[in-house]
Amino acid sequence: MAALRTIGPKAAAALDEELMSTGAFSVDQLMELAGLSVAQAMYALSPPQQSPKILVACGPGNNGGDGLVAARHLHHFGYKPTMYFPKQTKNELYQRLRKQLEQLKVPFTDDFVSAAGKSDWIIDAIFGFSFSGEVREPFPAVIKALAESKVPVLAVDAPSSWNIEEGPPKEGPGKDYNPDALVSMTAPKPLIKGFKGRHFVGGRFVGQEIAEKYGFDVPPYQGSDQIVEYGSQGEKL
Ligand SMILES: NC(=O)C1=CN([C@@H]2O[C@H](COP(=O)(O)OP(=O)(O)OC[C@H]3O[C@@H](n4cnc5c(N)ncnc54)[C@H](OP(=O)(O)O)[C@@H]3O)[C@@H](O)[C@H]2O)[C@@H](O)CC1
Ligand SMILES: [K+]
Repeated sequence: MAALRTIGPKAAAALDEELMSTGAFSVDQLMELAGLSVAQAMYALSPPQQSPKILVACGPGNNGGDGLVAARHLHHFGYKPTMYFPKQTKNELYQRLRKQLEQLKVPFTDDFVSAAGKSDWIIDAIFGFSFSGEVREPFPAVIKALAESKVPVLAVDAPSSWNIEEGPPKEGPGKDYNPDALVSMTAPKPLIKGFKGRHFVGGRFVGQEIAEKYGFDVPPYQGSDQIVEYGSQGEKL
């Protein structure tokens, strides 16, 4: 079977818009399913008995929102997540997601580097398909720490700081950043051509008709699974 088709950043943003307009989804619904699939990918990589301490790094956009949702599910799965969420907006959805975590006594930290050293896994939910340009403050130091991390990293939708079309940057803090695992939302982005780790696809909310319209494939999800594992390039395992 041929490798999964990819979806570029413009088409991914258009799909998002369509799902939330004519598709009649709310952003909360999509983010809930996206975050649940991130938590399932984490579980497939390493269950809480093996790696209880997960540091979840969240950016200011919907990629960060997926991380906030994933952390709540991880808590319920038996993990002990810690949050790094340095750039918070007044957006009401993010405030609710944060409050839900606080009610579960999930801690928030300002010190990414020291929290990373105490973790078993890190989830990179900093930037997704809307990332562009050079990494701005306060994230360069975080991306550099991810690049140098000895703790394994699961990236959500994109390794943060990678060019969505081209893949790993040739310079800057993410130059040597190669996460151990990636969970692509809905469909892989073209950047997977530079990716070598374990690769999952999640975000189980698109039907065949929409997938055809945007030129990607609906993965063969099994039963109630929210993820399917592929080879690093989207090839069938
Ligand atoms: N249909 C799907 O598949 C669904 C996908 N979903 C998820 O949404 C993700 C896309 O989310 P998105 O569009 O909100 O943007 P995202 O990638 O989080 O980043 C944007 C933020 O980053 C920032 N920023 C950008 N460049 C920067 C730089 N150089 N340096 C520093 N900062 C920079 C910029 O912030 P600003 O600096 O403008 O304040 C902006 O706010 C997608 O990847 C998937 O994970 C699900 O939740 C729902 C269904
Ligand atoms: K990411």
